[in-house]
Amino acid sequence: MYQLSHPGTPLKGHIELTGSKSIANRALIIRALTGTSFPIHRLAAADDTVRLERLLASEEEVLDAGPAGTTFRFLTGYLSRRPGHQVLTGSKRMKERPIGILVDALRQLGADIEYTEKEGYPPLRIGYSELDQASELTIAADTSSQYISCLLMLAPTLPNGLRLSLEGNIVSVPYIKMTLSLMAHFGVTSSWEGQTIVVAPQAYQAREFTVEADWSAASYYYGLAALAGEADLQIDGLFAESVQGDSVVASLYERFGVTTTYNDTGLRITKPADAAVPPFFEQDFVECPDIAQTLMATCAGLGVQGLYSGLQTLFIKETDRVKAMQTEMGKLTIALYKIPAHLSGATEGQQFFGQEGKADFSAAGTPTFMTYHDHRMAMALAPLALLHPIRIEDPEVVGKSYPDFYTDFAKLGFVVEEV
Ligand SMILES: O=C(O)C1=C[C@@H](OP(=O)(O)O)[C@@H](O)[C@H](O)C1
Ligand SMILES: C=C(OP(=O)(O)O)C(=O)O
Repeated sequence: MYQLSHPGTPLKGHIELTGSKSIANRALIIRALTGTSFPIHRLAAADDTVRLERLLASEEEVLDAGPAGTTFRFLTGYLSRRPGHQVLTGSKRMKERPIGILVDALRQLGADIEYTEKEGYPPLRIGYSELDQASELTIAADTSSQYISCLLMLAPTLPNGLRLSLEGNIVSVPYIKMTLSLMAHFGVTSSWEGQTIVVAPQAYQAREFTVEADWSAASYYYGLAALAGEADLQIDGLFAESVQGDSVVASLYERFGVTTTYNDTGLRITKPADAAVPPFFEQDFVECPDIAQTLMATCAGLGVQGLYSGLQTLFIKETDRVKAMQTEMGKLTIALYKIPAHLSGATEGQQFFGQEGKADFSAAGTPTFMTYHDHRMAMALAPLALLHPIRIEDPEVVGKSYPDFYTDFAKLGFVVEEV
């Protein structure tokens, strides 16, 4: 367990931010599909990326994707076209994260995939197939965009390309755009009209590639700035024209008086001492699910009332993130609750959550936060250490996306102790 505290000095510092695992994992899959080896610069240090790189090169009979969602989902498609049979498995939680929508779609293309334990869930036994049984598919788009990204990356290599119709409310749209944008970097064109994406058969071009720094990871520095009396942070590696939907975090934090200025090496996050705290924060997270916990923790620290929607994918991520935040923020007397549809006016498929309270550290002593095998539980709650010492159980969980997280926090004056 780690204890995090801060001496209360002004929040200033300089961080060289870690790379995006989402971008890195797409670049690795596309490189594997080209069958060549071009350089990928600043490949993310994230465990999920290291794991994907290792598994892509492995001929072992059983491949273990651990807790890595993109790694598992992207490999499900990739292995369907790789000669031989392999079993793709994952962590205990991965075996609870649904995969049926993707498996059904791949089977319609002709894939040889069997469930080795529970129908609809990992592990999978995957054999080689031409994937030439269909060139048009309809897929439910309301559960995870990763299924769609997996199919799109394969699409140009299929004998007849792919016409993919997305059904229902599309979640995590920026991640689908990220996939198409990386495919375009490697010379593959596509069109997206209404709910249909079309990719003709074509060859990926091997091209050098550099991975952007991770905007989801940047959210924790925005969270810090919002909680600080005054902040001035330089975060290197980020730029405004990003393929990452989580870059929206810069504009979300403007509502908390946090300003972003882009410069030659990245950006500067500042907050003046007299910034006003908003009374209320309303946000739909359907396009940026990974930063929802960060904003919840910020609102908790500042005592800002929250009204959230678009949290429907959080229930099937590394943990049930809404439940986990309810429990952990509850230790500071924060209430996070579902608002009944007749009170919120939610339409079909919509669900609103309310948040109330200001983090109260008087009852809990030094609160200990559980992380539930979810890197984002540790990282989203960590900024609260600016207000009061906190403890984080199973702190190494951050390795999934940001192994240097605590080293970087220490650069900003945080004291990180093993207790
Ligand atoms: O494609 C990606 O890189 C990701 C898509 C999102 O998942 P869902 O589409 O399942 O919401 C996101 O939460 C995840 O961290 C990374
Ligand atoms: C949900 C996440 O990852 P994945 O789905 O790839 O496991 C995440 O990093 O927040």
